Amino acid sequence: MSQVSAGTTPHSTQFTHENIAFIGAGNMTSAIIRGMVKAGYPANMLMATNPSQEKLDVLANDLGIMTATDNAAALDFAETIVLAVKPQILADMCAALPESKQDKSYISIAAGVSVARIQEMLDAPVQVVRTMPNTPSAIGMGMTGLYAQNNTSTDLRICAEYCLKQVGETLWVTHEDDINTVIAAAGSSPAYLFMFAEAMQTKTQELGLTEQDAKLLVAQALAGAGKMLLENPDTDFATLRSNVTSKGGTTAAAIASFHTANLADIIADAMQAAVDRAREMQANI
Ligand SMILES: NC(=O)C1=CN([C@@H]2O[C@H](COP(=O)(O)OP(=O)(O)OC[C@H]3O[C@@H](n4cnc5c(N)ncnc54)[C@H](O)[C@@H]3O)[C@@H](O)[C@H]2O)C=CC1
Ligand SMILES: O=C(O)[C@@H]1CCC=N1
Repeated sequence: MSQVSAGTTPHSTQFTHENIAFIGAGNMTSAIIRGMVKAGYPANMLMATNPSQEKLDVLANDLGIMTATDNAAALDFAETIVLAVKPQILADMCAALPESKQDKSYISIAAGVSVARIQEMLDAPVQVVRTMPNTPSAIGMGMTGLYAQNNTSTDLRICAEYCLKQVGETLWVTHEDDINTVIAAAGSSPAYLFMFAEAMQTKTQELGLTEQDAKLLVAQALAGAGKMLLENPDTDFATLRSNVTSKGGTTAAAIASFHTANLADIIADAMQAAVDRAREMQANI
């Protein structure tokens, strides 16, 4: 067991590496595990389980983590289990786990599944930290919201926060419903920006540039803008925008077009749709 610093967590400055098993080896598990191993987490202390061998082979070959096609192996391997299957199959997956599931601690990344519902699925008042990460975790640029009930152990909080901090920033929220806001603002939002990028790429190509050049222009501009947002924490986003916008110039023309199309309302509606869907899932899963 190696002792490592957990950085500026609100709960502790120390975390002892422990075995952690991820059930479900899809996009998010891959993103988080890749980030963790890249950040130095011992690969042999991480396990992923999945029904299909293919995804496991990729993770094992690339990273050297432990893998299994049987979820029971996850419970044999670790005291802390990350629930990383699709919300709709979580109940069946939990029901099929052996009895030792009731003695484990859980970190859930599932959207729209409450702590109380997870406890119900596992048929025991298990400890759960509910989290909402995002795919940029794969490159260490993740953003994860975390929520735990008051009676959740400090150890589990530290563990969850430590893992997610290895792959980006973390933010604890006070109320469970705030996790749904995290979904709208950070869990789902990379997709909004990719959609913005797709539309910009398409128009750039229509204007005559090659696909490769269009992708470079758009990706570098978005990455640069994102970095400026992060590196100027005391500057309003609106000020950064206005710094690009010369009076009577080209950006002003583009921004006016966005205003005419009510872009802010379109974005607000989309984020509300994400929150509404999360709440709906929470009521039905
Ligand atoms: N994709 C995203 O950006 C984010 C997803 N999430 C949440 O993460 C969870 C996983 O999402 P993704 O990784 O995108 O999905 P995914 O579909 O890529 O991964 C799920 C994996 O679970 C496996 N699986 C299916 N049945 C299983 C079983 N019985 N036992 C073990 N594994 C099983 C599937 O084969 C698949 O590899 C979901 O609950 C989602 O709400 C959370 C934040 C962001
Ligand atoms: O689309 C979803 O439901 C998940 C949660 C956040 C990102 N992907």
